[in-house]
Amino acid sequence: MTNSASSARFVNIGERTNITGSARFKKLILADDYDAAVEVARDQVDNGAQIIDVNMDEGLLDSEAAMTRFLLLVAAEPDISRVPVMIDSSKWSVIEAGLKCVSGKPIVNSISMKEGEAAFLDSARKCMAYGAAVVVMAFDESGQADTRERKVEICQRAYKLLTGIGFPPEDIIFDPNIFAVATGIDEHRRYGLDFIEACRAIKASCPHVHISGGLSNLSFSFRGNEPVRRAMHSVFLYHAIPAGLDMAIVNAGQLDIYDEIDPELRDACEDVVLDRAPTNGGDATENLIALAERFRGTDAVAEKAAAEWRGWPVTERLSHALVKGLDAYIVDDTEEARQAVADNGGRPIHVIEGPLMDGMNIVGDLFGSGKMFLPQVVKSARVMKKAVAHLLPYIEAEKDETSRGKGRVVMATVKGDVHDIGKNIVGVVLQCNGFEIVDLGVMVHAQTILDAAREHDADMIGLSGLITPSLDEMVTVASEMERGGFTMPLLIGGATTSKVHTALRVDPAYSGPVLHVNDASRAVGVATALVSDTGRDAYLATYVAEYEGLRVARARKGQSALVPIAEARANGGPIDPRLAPPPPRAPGVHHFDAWPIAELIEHIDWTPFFRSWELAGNYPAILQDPIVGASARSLFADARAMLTRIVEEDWLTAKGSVGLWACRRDGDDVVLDNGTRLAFLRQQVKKRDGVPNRCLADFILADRPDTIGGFAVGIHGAEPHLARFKADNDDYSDILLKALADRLAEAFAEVLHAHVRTTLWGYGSTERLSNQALIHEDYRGIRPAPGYPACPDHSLKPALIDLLGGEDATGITLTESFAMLPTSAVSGFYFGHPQAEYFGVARIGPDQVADYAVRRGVDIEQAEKWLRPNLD
Ligand SMILES: C[S@@+](CC[C@H](N)C(=O)[O-])C[C@H]1O[C@@H](n2cnc3c(N)ncnc32)[C@H](O)[C@@H]1O
Repeated sequence: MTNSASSARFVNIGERTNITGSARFKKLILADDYDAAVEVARDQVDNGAQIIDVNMDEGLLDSEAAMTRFLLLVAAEPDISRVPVMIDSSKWSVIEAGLKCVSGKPIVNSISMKEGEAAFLDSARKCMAYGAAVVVMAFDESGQADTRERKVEICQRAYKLLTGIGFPPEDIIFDPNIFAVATGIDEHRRYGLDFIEACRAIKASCPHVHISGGLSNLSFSFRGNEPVRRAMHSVFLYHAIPAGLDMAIVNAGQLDIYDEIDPELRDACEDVVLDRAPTNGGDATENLIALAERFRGTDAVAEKAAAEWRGWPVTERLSHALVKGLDAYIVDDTEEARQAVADNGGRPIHVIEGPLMDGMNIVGDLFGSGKMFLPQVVKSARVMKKAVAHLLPYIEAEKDETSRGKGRVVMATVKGDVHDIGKNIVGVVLQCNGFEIVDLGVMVHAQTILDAAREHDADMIGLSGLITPSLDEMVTVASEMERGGFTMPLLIGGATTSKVHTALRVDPAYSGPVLHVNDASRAVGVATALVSDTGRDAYLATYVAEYEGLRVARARKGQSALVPIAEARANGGPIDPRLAPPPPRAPGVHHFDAWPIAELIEHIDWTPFFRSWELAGNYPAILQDPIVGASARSLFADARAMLTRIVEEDWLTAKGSVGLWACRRDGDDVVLDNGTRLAFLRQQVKKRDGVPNRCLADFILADRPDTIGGFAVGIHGAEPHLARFKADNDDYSDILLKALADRLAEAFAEVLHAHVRTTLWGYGSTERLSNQALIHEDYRGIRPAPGYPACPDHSLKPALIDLLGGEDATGITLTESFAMLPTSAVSGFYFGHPQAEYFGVARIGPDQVADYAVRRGVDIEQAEKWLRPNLD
């Protein structure tokens, strides 16, 4: 098991004869099959158990009688009774029944000070009368000991009490509680280390005692993953035994030799058990969770199953590879299928139309019925693409017509927008379901989209966009389709799009069908209905009715009342000037050319990552979710593996700029000492009494100098890797890298904001926040981003980038719609006043638009274009 010298004296306590821990033993006892139950005890001793723990605590059982009967049977078997018995029960009557049947030296498991000193000493005296050794749990009147200090303190107190009544110290076995580590909960991180350190301190201060523990608790978070559990147990023992652990309840047959554990897994287990920072960065728990998936299948059974499918007929192998997303053999198998088809007079296209499509249909059905999730579907699509790529030269050599599949969809992210994760996911899912996708990429002009739709004789167009200016651009595409006499359906999707916007703005611009489809899981159903000869009309009729209903409801509902801008300003919420932040320690602009990516990884907020793959749930709980957990774990493992490569192979660079400037408030503007005027918008919806009409400028002082900050961060360098993935038909890695780069940009914004608060500005120099608190933004100050509800106008970005030194200095360029490049970028303003908070500007009136146009020095049409989402 372990290679340390002291392990020679280590005692394994067999755990399989415990009715509360072993389903098999319980079944045998409840079925009155004591002969088989005795064999369980024999197996354990044969497997190396040096003590056997026997527990009969079961509500349906006469536990005293069961304990007596079992121990008497065991006592009659010399090769079992040569090892001591640990009588395990929470009831003294059961323990006493057991004590009466044991011939050698018994061990009682357990007594504690849970019910006070008197009860504890009473049990101890009874044990002493039987000559029994006792396991003493580190448990007192206020509960189980979890920290090192509590473990040591309780054991020392128990030691004093026991030796005080003459209890032989060598018969005391302390159990200082092994608890689960790697649970994702911060308070559990030190559980392994605290146990080990407590062993050392207890041994030093309580002469002659022994120490024991229940090992399986340690790895509870990895239940179902035996290879990882075994490795964690071995690693734990490797460190705990030299510290003083003498024995542990453990399945002796299930421990690995420390030196034979895969070094990567061993290091990851060690980081978790010893609460160490991993050498490659990241978080110990997350590393192990990520790695765990790779080792999950390394059991003999899994290996056998993995090898078995290679012996199946080729069509079944193709189907299996598609459903499981396995691409290792896909080219070989596709070639074998091609040759088999050719031998039977068939053509290469038949491999696609036959076994490959059959496999993808299974994937489609599993996805449609909620048994498979997006990340797996995208992996399956990767396998399909590789198979098709292998066949394509043969198909072209035959000058065969490539199938247009179920239908042909032209897809694009609209002009001015650079975001395409959602579009790519939808494209992949549609492809999996037999659609042919013509993907025009990002920043595509309306005319290019229309031309491509004509050229490819498309069945429908799909538009995507993330930022609010894209909403207008979609209306432009719809109007152009109308002008061009198009009739094909137009699909609308993307984070800021909505059914209401589609019904109110896009649909009226185009007389053909317009449908809002916001998630990939719905896209297949919609596209399939649209190409169906029989179902299409009825399907579209429901949309027409629904959108008409939305328009009528909106017209009837009216809009919330607005107050004149002057009145809104008079109702601005005053801030307490005494709480204004001090001037910055390091005013001016600061550039960070390469913030360490490894540090950013530690601060990733993972929940939005899973959401981008349409996996619902919060991290880390999502990893254990009964429905999406397996999918989330596998995705997470792939993400962690890619992050390791990103760091080790230096794929990405995190570049960021910060500025801190002296300023004053002038009405709803913030005027910087260098003359730059930042115009903010004010809420105009009528508020209840006592509720202010907010504007970001309110958080800056008007009558004395104050400070405003700005920042822009970007993750650079993804392009060559994305190009490589595309060339390799690997959409999965393409989407994964984009999603990770987005996460790193958000993490960078968070880390840089902390650096500003604690150091550059310094108003939060004493701040000490956990990662979780950072992610919850539990700190003083805010960083509103242009395009977000408190400052919805994206057109503030050029001024912000200029203030930070321009495009060259920041590395960030803007499109005509003010989307940032690189795509994974975040920018915003810093406000340091403790009363500063996020809010939404919502709808504003024409009086504010006119006023804003003057403040920005543009005409009203321009201002209306910028502020469009806040005008309806
Ligand atoms: C989009 S989330 C990003 C953080 C999240 N932890 C992540 O990794 O995705 C939060 C950020 O959005 C911006 N934000 C949120 N609500 C806002 C509002 N009402 N007005 C302006 N900006 C807002 C702020 O920049 C805030 O820091």
